[in-house]
Amino acid sequence: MSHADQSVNRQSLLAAADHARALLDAMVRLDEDTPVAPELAQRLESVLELLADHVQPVEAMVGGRTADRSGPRKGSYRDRSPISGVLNPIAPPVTLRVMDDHTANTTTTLGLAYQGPPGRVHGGFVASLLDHIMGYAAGTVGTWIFTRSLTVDYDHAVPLFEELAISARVDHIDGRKIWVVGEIRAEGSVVARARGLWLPPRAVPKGNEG
Ligand SMILES: CCCCCCCCCC(=O)SCCNC(=O)CCNC(=O)[C@H](O)C(C)(C)COP(=O)(O)OP(=O)(O)OC[C@H]1O[C@@H](n2cnc3c(N)ncnc32)[C@H](O)[C@@H]1OP(=O)(O)O
Repeated sequence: MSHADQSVNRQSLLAAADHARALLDAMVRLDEDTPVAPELAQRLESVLELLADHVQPVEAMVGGRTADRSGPRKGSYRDRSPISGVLNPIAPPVTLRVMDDHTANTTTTLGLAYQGPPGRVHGGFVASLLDHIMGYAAGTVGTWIFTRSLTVDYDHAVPLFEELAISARVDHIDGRKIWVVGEIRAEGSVVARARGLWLPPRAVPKGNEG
């Protein structure tokens, strides 16, 4: 495929991911008596039939950069992230900024697909957002790092439909241990805070030695 065709294809994939996000939003807002339910199920089944011969094998998507797989994985690992992957429809629209000063930040606005208590973001998703942005801040210190511990304080409701500013910074490093703090602000006020520990594995995960 030429560069120009690749670029057009990527734009189509990004548009498809956005449509899938809009679909998730519509699904959680559907009235259970909706008359379009049978047609909706049929149309989605045909979309899945269209994709069946084109999805990459699971083995190509797990493991690391050089993991055994039948062919090269096409596309970036980061694009598939459930929190910030532009091609993963369960990821909200998020643009990550990772800075040289061991900080990371982003803004996002969440809709009903992320609702916990009425009008508020689900607490598990609040933790996921913090884990992810804090993980990127920790990642500025070492390439491979895992969350070892994460403590979240839910100070106030994290609102749906309002812009959330999520930020994280490396607080201190103690040997292998990378301690990170993070927070979420809505309308300038802190609504959730977190502190956590990130660690590199003792050995580089299989498939990522190169
Ligand atoms: C650039 C890429 C950015 C990517 C961002 C995406 C972020 C995504 C984040 C994730 O989703 S990570 C997935 C969820 N996490 C995991 O799956 C990790 C599972 N745990 C492990 O694999 C291992 O525990 C781990 C590799 C993290 C560490 O194993 P180790 O055997 O090297 O360490 P150990 O568990 O014994 O703990 C190391 C030290 O931390 C200490 N420690 C652990 N928990 C602690 C705690 N809560 N408070 C204080 N210290 C703590 C522990 O006592 C010990 O201290 P010492 O070394 O001084 O003895």
